[in-house]
Amino acid sequence: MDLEKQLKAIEALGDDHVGTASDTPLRSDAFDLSDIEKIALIKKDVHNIMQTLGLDLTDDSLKGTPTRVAKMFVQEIFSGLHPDRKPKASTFDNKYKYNEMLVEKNITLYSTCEHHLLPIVGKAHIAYISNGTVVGLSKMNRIVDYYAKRPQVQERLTIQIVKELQQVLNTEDVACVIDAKHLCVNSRGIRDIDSSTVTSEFGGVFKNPETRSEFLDYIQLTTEF
Ligand SMILES: Nc1nc2c(ncn2[C@@H]2O[C@H](COP(=O)(O)OP(=O)(O)OP(=O)(O)O)[C@@H](O)[C@H]2O)c(=O)[nH]1
Ligand SMILES: [Zn+2]
Repeated sequence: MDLEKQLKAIEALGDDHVGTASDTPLRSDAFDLSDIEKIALIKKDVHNIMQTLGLDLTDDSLKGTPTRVAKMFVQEIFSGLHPDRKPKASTFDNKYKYNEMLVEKNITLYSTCEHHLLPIVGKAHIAYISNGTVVGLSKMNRIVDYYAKRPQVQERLTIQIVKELQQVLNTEDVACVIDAKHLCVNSRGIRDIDSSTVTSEFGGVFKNPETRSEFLDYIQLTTEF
């Protein structure tokens, strides 16, 4: 990728650029390789890991694994590293004059812990109060999914979601709570299957205790259809 394209890609990240505290630490040459080139390199690396573990890579069941893992990293679970994949969040005028809080709750979240590369599985809950603009509901789920598809820590993921929606909706009044299980805690190490991690970020009026508790009350509602 030439320098101009690279700068544009970094610019497209908005606040989300290389080096800010809340952002995923990316090298400045992060977008130099194409997906195909990345898959070819990762395939060799996975092959080496399996080889080192003593696995027989000529076995029918194992021989495709390096390619499968490489494709899964680049095209699926880490695909949100590329700014080109950031969802376009269509916004509309708030012509309904809906001025209360909107909550999108129980958004399914699959991410990957950046310390162990093990799954993080949970739910994200988002709220905002319109400042004249509304966003398509599904775009909130898509924004969660985009930032989740990176090696992550839950704190950063929570902040990234809020910052993105604040930018899209042109308001500080956005909040996010995430409740998730980290398989690095549940299935290895301390092996505590029952614990989960809750993180939150409250922007604008959500810093106000009443607004915050209204949001927290909504996300505790049980939805059964
Ligand atoms: N703050 C934070 N920590 C996380 C997250 N995901 C995993 N971790 C923790 O990252 C820490 C990494 O600690 P290390 O001591 O380097 O790793 P480790 O030796 O494998 O630690 P154990 O899991 O305790 O066996 C662990 O305590 C993980 O539980 C996250 O989203 N946020
Ligand atoms: Zn971990």
